[in-house]
Amino acid sequence: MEKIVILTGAGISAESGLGTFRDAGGLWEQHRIEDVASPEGFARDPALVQRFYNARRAAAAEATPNPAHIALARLQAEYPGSVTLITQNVDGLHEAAGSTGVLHMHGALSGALCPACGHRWEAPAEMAVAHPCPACGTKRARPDIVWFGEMPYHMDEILTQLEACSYFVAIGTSGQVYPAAGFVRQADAAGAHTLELNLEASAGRSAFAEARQGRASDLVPLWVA
Ligand SMILES: CC(C)NC(=O)[C@H](Cc1c[nH]c2ccccc12)NC(=O)[C@H](CCCC/N=C(/NCCC(=O)O)S[C@H]1O[C@H](COP(=O)(O)OP(=O)(O)OC[C@H]2O[C@@H](n3cnc4c(N)ncnc43)[C@H](O)[C@@H]2O)[C@@H](O)[C@H]1O)NC(=O)OCc1ccccc1
Repeated sequence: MEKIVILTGAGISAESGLGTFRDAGGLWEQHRIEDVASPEGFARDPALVQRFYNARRAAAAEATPNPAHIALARLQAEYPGSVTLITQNVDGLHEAAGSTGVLHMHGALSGALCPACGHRWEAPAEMAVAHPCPACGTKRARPDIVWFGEMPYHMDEILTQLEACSYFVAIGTSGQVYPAAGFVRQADAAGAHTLELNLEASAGRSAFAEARQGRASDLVPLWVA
């Protein structure tokens, strides 16, 4: 039985109305993404960073999954235990489409984290600048998102699945951010067939055995079928 590992990026949610990083030219309100998605940025200007994630949380709440998300949920249901779904995205569209056990390696907009005591809880729609932690009362709570310079989540599980996979597919990702951009080489080293499904050739295109260009909502249902 194939052991399939799937990595998704912002491109799979583009047709659900959630802009990609590249669409914005890597900017938000004229701020470099690295400046609003980093611990340094949060220390420097927590109001700006909370506004950034409150806006994205509001947009994600309005968005609905598209045929690409739905096709992956169907694949998981058809082959229980054979599909590992890793996402760089912080929206909840994979789960909204019915996917389970999604590895959010960069966290999720639905989570809040206290940097003082490590407590995690469901994020409210709007987080305040000095947001109090319900466990320790410290007023420095942040979105439970992995920022630049921080260690991604679920790396042990991800590396285990990459070493055991026979088929690796990257969907809607530009292959510019590590360690996610290196997964294709780890899968290839494990002997897996590697496939890129993307609107344009990604920065890692040369590492893939196969690539199909187009919109995720067309390519993914065709690939799953
Ligand atoms: C900029 C880059 C050079 N910097 C990094 O990679 C850094 C530093 C670094 C580490 N190792 C390196 C090695 C070399 C160089 C640099 C580094 N990495 C880190 O800091 C990482 C942490 C990075 C995570 C940061 N947080 C994010 N997200 C959460 C926040 C938030 O969301 O706000 S990253 C964020 O940006 C990335 C954006 O990329 P994509 O999702 O691919 O989106 P993009 O817009 O770029 O592209 C969209 C693609 O879709 C396509 N598309 C568009 N529409 C469609 C469509 N309709 N259909 C199909 N495709 C479509 C487009 O053509 C395009 O190709 C995603 O990962 C996303 O999650 N942490 C770390 O390294 O910790 C230590 C460590 C690690 C491992 C082990 C030990 C220690």
